[in-house]
Amino acid sequence: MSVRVSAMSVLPPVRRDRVIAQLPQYFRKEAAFHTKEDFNNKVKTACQEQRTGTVGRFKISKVIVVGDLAVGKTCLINRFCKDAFDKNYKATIGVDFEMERFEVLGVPFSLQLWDTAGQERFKCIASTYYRGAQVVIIAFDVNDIASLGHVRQWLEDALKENDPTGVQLFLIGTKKDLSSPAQYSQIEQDALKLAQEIKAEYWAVSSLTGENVKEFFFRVASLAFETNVLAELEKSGSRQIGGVVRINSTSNNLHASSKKKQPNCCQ
Ligand SMILES: Nc1nc2c(ncn2[C@@H]2O[C@H](COP(=O)(O)OP(=O)(O)OP(=O)(O)O)[C@@H](O)[C@H]2O)c(=O)[nH]1
Ligand SMILES: [Mg+2]
Repeated sequence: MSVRVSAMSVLPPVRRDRVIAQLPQYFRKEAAFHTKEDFNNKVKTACQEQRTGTVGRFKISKVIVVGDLAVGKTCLINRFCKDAFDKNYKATIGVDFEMERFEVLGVPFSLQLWDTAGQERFKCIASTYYRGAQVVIIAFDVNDIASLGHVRQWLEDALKENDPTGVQLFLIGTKKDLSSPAQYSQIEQDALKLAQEIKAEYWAVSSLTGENVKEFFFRVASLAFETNVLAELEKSGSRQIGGVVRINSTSNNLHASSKKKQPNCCQ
């Protein structure tokens, strides 16, 4: 038995409140990654037939949370992971991370949530951890229009370290509890417009009350999972047709191309 298998077998089961059986819905239709009501059929079938490849065995998706100082990145992660809220501001120095395990459509799936520093003086340390992110969450404070104005800069910094086509982007407005409905709806107009321009899914939350926090992370986990399984199916589809290994024209090593591919958990 390999070390990896024995290590996996001692993991406790996924918490009951981290089980996702249905696709959580978007927050605003105008700025959603997609508006389908259910998981992709191919993904559902693959999960039923346990054909999800590396997803469910080794796959951990890296999520980075970026945005101006004190917009509430740490509080957002703490509300979700620890169901806690601290009203005192303690700047994040560099980075922190939390691991969250889910079960999506019966398949184990983990998110590694990286909480990064917004303060300028810690940014250079934090940005070295941006690499390899599958999901980028850019946070702004719905009571601070300047923090929304800085979103593009955060996006640019995050994408410098990542393949822009492989990243799922979320724009999240924080501290919703502090704004009146009228103030909120005004900033939401701007946020939705920006989200559409940068192709991000938009959400607004409060870590103080917990409003939409769980819904948001469930949506992140589900969309990341769906994308990973689809990528996995595409990979195995191009590798194998009806059980016959296809040797594609770009392959210059027959032996290597017909060998079973090793799973790569760090893609
Ligand atoms: N009312 C209210 N206050 C919040 C909320 N989220 C965060 N705060 C407060 O905002 C301040 C900053 O929160 P943090 O989560 O530490 O901010 P951060 O984005 O992690 O800041 P850096 O680590 O410096 O980048 C703290 O005093 C929090 O209590 C919220 O949803 N509602
Ligand atoms: Mg912080």
